[in-house]
Amino acid sequence: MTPLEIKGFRIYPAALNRAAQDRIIADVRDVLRQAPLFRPRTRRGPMSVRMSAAGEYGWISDTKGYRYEPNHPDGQPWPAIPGSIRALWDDLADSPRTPECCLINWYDEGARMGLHQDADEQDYDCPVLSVSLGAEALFRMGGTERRDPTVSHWLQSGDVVLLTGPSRRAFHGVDRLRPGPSPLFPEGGRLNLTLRVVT
Ligand SMILES: O=C(O)CCC(=O)C(=O)O
Ligand SMILES: [Fe+2]
Repeated sequence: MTPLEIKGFRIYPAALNRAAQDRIIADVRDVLRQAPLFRPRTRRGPMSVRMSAAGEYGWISDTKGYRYEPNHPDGQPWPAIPGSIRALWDDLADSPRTPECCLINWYDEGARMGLHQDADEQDYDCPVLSVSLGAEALFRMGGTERRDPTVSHWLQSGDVVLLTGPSRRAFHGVDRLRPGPSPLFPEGGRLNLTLRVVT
């Protein structure tokens, strides 16, 4: 599979066919039965994206700040990363390490994610692998400085993005979703999964 490369971000269009997407969504629903979505709060207020996680660590944000934690806010350990998702890392990430976190981001139609760097992990040599499912999302990609120019690209359901090399520390965000139903989510909305090595 040859990726599209935009500002060092490696985009694998349609990496997942419909059957693979359905399988992953069924596995995510199982994870969410054990570790329900919650709405992280930051010092600037609640996020529009709801989150959960699988793996040894999940990403938590509250009024004390943000960090990785071994437990869901309800106190239970996170469920294991499903094999269907882990397989994508083995196929595409080209990393000797195994992912320790699968962050689950749920975007309702009006949700967005501001421009940020993924910077809470300890080993930036390990890539971040991101999977898009459901509604299309306008993904903004910049450089390693917040003021660097950005380029935007509509991510489709089944696309995989790899943040690797210089793009691993680059600013990125989701400006908006394409509203309306998608084949995966008739009610609208988007699921994004990111695999990361944390320690
Ligand atoms: O939803 C996306 O495509 C990006 C998610 C993201 O940047 C993150 O979880 O850090
Ligand atoms: Fe990110």
